[in-house]
Amino acid sequence: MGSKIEAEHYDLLTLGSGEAAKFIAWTIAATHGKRCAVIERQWYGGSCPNVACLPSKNVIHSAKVHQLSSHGEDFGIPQAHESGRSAGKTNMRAVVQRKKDMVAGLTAMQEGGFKQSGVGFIWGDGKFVDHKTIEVTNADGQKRVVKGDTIIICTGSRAIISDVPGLKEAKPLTHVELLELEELPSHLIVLGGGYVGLEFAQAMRSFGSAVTVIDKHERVLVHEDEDVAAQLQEVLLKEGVVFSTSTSVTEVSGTSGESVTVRGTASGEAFEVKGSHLLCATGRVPNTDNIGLEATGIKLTEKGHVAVDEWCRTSEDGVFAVGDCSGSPYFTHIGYDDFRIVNDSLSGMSTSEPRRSTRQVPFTLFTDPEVAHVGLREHEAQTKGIKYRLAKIPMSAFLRSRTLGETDGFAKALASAEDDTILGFTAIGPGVGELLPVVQLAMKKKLPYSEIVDMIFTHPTLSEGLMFVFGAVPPRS
Ligand SMILES: Cc1cc2nc3c(=O)[nH]c(=O)nc-3n(C[C@H](O)[C@H](O)[C@H](O)COP(=O)(O)OP(=O)(O)OC[C@H]3O[C@@H](n4cnc5c(N)ncnc54)[C@H](O)[C@@H]3O)c2cc1C
Ligand SMILES: NC(=O)c1ccc[n+]([C@@H]2O[C@H](COP(=O)([O-])OP(=O)(O)OC[C@H]3O[C@@H](n4cnc5c(N)ncnc54)[C@H](O)[C@@H]3O)[C@@H](O)[C@H]2O)c1
Repeated sequence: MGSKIEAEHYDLLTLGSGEAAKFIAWTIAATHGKRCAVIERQWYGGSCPNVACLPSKNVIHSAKVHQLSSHGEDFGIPQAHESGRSAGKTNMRAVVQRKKDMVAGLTAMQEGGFKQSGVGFIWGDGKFVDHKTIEVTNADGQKRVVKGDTIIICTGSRAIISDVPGLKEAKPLTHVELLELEELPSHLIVLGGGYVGLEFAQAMRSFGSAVTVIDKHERVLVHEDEDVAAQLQEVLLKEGVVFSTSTSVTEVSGTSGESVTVRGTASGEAFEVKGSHLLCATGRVPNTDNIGLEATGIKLTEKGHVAVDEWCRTSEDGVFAVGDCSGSPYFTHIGYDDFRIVNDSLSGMSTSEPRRSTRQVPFTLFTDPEVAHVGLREHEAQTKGIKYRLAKIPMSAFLRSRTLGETDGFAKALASAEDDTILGFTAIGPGVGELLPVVQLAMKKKLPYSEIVDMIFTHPTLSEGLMFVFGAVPPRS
């Protein structure tokens, strides 16, 4: 080992304090009385409460409130300004402050979790220098070396900023900087029509920015069924978001925050758009390149994730990897499930049963309307040759959507052609993320879809509509 500093010993160490890591450390300290610590360079409790899920949803809610208030005349409320979207009128400072207040509360909550559990918090940048040995450099450049009998790697991922000429020099925003922006972009160009791109595109449009979304694929949300992506794109188009799909960006000039121009080709034709700000939302890379893995026997996959098995175990005994850096689907709730897997393993409950590859991966895209999904998508069933029965009903059949005046969207369910189990479910509509657990439970327990049809739902809740969509599944032939 290169370092001459004597290593401090822990029973369990985590590199990164994200979702899975903090729950593993808290639980192992509390239930097994072990000496545990997390190493973290930036944020108490990882990115979700600080710069990702929760702050973005806080800002998205502010955008919804802003949008509803700009339509106050629909509710008989006199408007101080012209109706419709009020470019330049949103007080972004207040929006950011509201978000900061929430984050401060969450930080206090995380700090409390560490204090209560007795888990040590080691601030600094961690790097493996030997097997199960990590050197931590703090902000003042001071180093300490720590060793763990068990190590959990949970270093997360970061936004990709590709090598397109001029892109890095343009100092584009990522979600991290966008969430701190106290000025309203006059024209935000969003590179990437995926989760991050669409959630922020709609929010910023609601605040009053002109927004252009650029995607290299022929449509946004390329992994979703075509009807789902088309429905959401239609809503956003109506709200004034401009799309340029099938677009290959070849050059960026200028500086985000001042003036920025993106050039390339769109469906083979020359393309150019000029805006005030540029957001990069073209996917994420795992933070595994600068953590000294070469000093260990820990292997990476081709995509740069830490290679793990069904129980989050790496190629080195006693070292686990969890969350985004391990290639688990990039969602906080999946990070939480990685915690459960490792906790079971550390509690001696590991079996030969697969865990990571067999779990449900539900998700909600927090646009307005939301997109919620679990299980098999229709196009996946078709590609895999899986026979299914389809039920699809408009969101307007969910009577709750009528009371909200938000009837855009639909719900569709895939039932097996062989038996009455549910293969998949997707909905696009107001708050449809809340519909998932009922369907998930039925799927997990392999219940026939008729169990949902036969339930008594309160009226008029959105979940009442589940009765109608599953009631529309055609009978088996
Ligand atoms: C804008 C945005 C919105 C999102 N919204 C949602 C959502 O609504 N729902 C959802 O489920 N998912 C959402 N996600 C995805 C979700 O945020 C991630 O999947 C999740 O946070 C990943 O957790 P993690 O523990 O793997 O990594 P992280 O939470 O990123 O934790 C990794 C931690 O490791 C630290 N670290 C890294 N390297 C080192 C090192 N060398 N030394 C010390 N510390 C280190 C980092 O500082 C970080 O705190 C969103 C993502 C983004 C970008
Ligand atoms: N609500 C949620 O749960 C939520 C919200 C935000 C993020 N996330 C997670 O974070 C992950 C990352 O989100 P993301 O939006 O950064 O990635 P993404 O993979 O969801 O979308 C990236 C988009 O960028 C496009 N793209 C890629 N390279 C491009 C290029 N050079 N030019 C133009 N377009 C390009 C892709 O076609 C794709 O549509 C998601 O996959 C998701 O797991 C979840």
